[in-house]
Amino acid sequence: MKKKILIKETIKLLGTRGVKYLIFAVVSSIVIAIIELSMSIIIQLLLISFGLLSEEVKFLTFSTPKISLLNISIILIVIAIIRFIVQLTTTQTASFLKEYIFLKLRRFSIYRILYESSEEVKNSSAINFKISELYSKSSEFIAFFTNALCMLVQTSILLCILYLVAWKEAFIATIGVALIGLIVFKINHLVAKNAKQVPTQQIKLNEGIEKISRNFLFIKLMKKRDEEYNEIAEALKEYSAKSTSAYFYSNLATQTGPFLGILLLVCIISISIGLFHTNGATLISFIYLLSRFVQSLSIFSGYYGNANTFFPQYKLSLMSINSNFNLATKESFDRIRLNGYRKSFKKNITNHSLANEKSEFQPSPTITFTNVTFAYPNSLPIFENLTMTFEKGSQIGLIGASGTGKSTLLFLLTGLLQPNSGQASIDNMPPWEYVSQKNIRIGYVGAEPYLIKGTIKDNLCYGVSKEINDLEILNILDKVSLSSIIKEKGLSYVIAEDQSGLSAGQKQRICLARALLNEPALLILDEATANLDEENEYLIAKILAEIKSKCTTVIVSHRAGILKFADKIIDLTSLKSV
Ligand SMILES: Nc1ncnc2c1ncn2[C@@H]1O[C@H](COP(=O)(O)OP(=O)(O)OP(=O)(O)O)[C@@H](O)[C@H]1O
Repeated sequence: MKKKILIKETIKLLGTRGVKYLIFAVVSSIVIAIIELSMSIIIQLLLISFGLLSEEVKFLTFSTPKISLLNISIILIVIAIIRFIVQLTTTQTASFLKEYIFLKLRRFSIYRILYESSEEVKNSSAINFKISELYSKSSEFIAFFTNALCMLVQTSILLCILYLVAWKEAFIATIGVALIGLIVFKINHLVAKNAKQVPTQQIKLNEGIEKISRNFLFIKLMKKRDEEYNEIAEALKEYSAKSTSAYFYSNLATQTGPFLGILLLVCIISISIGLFHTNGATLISFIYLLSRFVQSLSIFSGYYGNANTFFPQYKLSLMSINSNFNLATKESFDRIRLNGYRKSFKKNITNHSLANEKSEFQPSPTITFTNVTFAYPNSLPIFENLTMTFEKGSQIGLIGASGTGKSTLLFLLTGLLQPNSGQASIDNMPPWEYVSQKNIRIGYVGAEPYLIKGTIKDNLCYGVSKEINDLEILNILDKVSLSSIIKEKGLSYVIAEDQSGLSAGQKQRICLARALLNEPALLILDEATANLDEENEYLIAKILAEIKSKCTTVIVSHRAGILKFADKIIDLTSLKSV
């Protein structure tokens, strides 16, 4: 990523509010540098009031006046209060920016899953990787970056002040600091080299964990546990080793600064006394400022090293940001203060523009594919110049051998995938636009029953955007042969989080009942009757036949029963209607 793009994307990530806070922190650090200057003057005032300096002392071009110890104490207290406020502001702003960016990035992640139609965002391992690794470390980067920037500004101003106080000594200090900086920079290069490896290992780890948790039984039965364990353990070891190395070099860089700084201080004092014969009072102020300068420099190099450690994750995060970022992280949603949240999150959700609205009857749509060609990246095309129409109110069956593209066709039909060429449309709209319409009711039942934690009634009403009463619910449950279970358990039976207590077929029928209750204009069934016996499957086929004219139905199935009343069956193996 080029520097210019990096800066542009960083500003986009921070937003107006973030940039304002960053400027706020930088201004605070300028104040801290000025406070250091006043402290060096105070030291001279103290020396005069203790009688340790009898000669008339000049600081910069001003004569240093004699001030009573009481007045000096008052000035010191005032300076301490200002310093306390400004220092707290700087560090808290960095912490705030860290949390603010973490909030924005995580919100963006969730937004992408729910509102974007790309296949990439449906990969749970990739999403977990982003939230737990990329975004958390990116926000750490922001905190270290803010602190480093503040320290850099503070250090630069201190250097300018050093030149004002004693330019010859300051010049030697500059050369020394440049040499120290070069050494620290080299060490930081090693930080970056090691840190770059960390996200790669984390990806391996996430993928490995997802694989074993999904296929636990298979792995156990195949006696592959040792192999899988070793593979993940290796990724873990590499992750820790690279992280530890990055931290080591970062700490080394932090400690190298002050160590070499003290050596530099000794050199400057010797040269100043032996060669420049600088006035004692000026030298004391200079030494105080130089020690503050070296301390700031070492803190800066520490922050810089840590920022370097997290930079690879930050860069990857920036690359994941797209044009929807501002929409997903709207400023109005993010009113958090330096010390906490201002608005409740719940309110934001209900304000969201894509919330469901109650709506009345909608006409069933016509679906068209015009010269659609689609291939997954680096693969042969699955469809080439596919042209077909699913008439409104018709019932279409999609069959075909495994891997012939049934799911892919459904993804194209719902806008989850885009054709490489040609056009898919629903009622002359791009599919994603059609399915995103607030007032269009769509039914979808997949092979895996989607149930929420709640009662059977909650589940039946989930996503249903028309008014329904208990009578309608009982009627539809009767149609899908679920009356007996409702008699036994009741509509308020709570489905557990692990969905235990219901058979696979019962769960699938609840999902079918939910889809039918919504009176959809478009109904998509993807292997939705896989767990039903023939008798129940026939019952569902009959219900689907009844709603034909009101609803365009697309059914993907390996089973003939559910397709009994279909108007057209498309065999993707040969892509010919049968
Ligand atoms: N994300 C992907 N990247 C690359 N190739 C893919 C991807 N998803 C599917 N494929 C390939 O595209 C082809 C069609 O897959 P698809 O899942 O659409 O088939 P299907 O007919 O639904 O299969 P099944 O009946 O087994 O579910 C297959 O050869 C598959 O290997």
